Amino acid sequence: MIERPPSHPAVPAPRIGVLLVNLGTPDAPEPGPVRRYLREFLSDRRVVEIPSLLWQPILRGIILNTRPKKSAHAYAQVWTDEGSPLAAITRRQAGALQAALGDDVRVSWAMRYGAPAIGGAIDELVGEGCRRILIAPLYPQYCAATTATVVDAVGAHLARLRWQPTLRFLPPYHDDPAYIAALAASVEAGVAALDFAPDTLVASFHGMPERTLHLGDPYHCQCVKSARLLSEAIGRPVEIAFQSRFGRAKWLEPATDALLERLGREGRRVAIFAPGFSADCLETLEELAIRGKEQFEAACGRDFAYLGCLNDTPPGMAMLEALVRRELAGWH
Ligand SMILES: C=CC1=C(C)c2cc3[nH]c(cc4nc(cc5[nH]c(cc1n2)c(C)c5CCC(=O)O)C(CCC(=O)O)=C4C)c(C)c3C=C
Ligand SMILES: [Fe+2]
Ligand SMILES: [Fe+2]
Repeated sequence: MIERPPSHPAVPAPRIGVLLVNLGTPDAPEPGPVRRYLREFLSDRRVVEIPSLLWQPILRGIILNTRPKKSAHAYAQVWTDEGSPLAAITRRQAGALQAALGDDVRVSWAMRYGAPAIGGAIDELVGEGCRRILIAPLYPQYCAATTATVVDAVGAHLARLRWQPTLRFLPPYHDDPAYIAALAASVEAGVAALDFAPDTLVASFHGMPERTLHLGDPYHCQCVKSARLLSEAIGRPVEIAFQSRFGRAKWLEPATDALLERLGREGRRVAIFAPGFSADCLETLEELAIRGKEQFEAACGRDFAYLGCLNDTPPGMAMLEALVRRELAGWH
């Protein structure tokens, strides 16, 4: 008799697993956990493309001694009873997708940095009998700093397995009709619920060093295309901007904060949203909804609204289900 290794399922019912992956977030809105999270995230050489010999002394000597306290304060302003918004929403998305897909599929979720880790989530799915796993990085626009790092982490984990599951990856969906339709429905409903009529819609994407565009990263072009398709779908102009600048290098422009100041000065009525984020997080709830509003109002702007991400809303879940089902169809 051949003994079954403990990591192999006792009941060989081959199932399909789906693993939703988002960026990652600290375990608590306190300097210690934020420091641990930032150390892992900012040590990824796809995120900060500066040679380690130069970057690690700056990271460990300066950034990890100053930023955690400031960032922890920002996290504390958006933290919920269920924890970090990014983790709480990703968990809810996984739950809703599980309910939509039924028992033949096992849906789980993980964070690229911090917890729950990708490796542990893959092991759990395999342990539940999933020999085929769809990895879904929840980034509509491809970027080496986000999408590619998920593939790196999955590959690094599989390098340690004897019996690897078979994988698929959800492609970037920046121009997918299901994504554009979900965004259009969400923005239109958000605008309709406001107590003022915005004359300017701003799509704010996470920024990247401009250099990455010249090096061939498709991120910038995919952001521009998403915004254009959304604008066509809702039949009105959408201004594009890039937020969350980090460090001294030149980042993609226009910068969201500078744009909001100008729109405030011009007395525009603004609704801003973040189509590149599949879940609300620090960068949307604190940077846009709180600080963006302050910047706009400091420039004498009056009417400002932040419209939430797709999250686990009905249009957001309809989109995720459609994208995932299309990939799974290749396995049936
Ligand atoms: C060089 C630094 C950074 C790059 C490049 C970068 C790219 C990038 N990030 C996201 C999505 C998210 N980033 C988030 C937080 C965050 N991002 C950076 C830096 C870079 N991001 C930092 C230092 C932080 C932490 C918070 C802070 O200290 O300001 C988050 C939110 C996480 C959360 O816990 O809520 C997301 C999501 C994308 C999509 C992207 C490139 C396209
Ligand atoms: Fe970021
Ligand atoms: Fe930020």
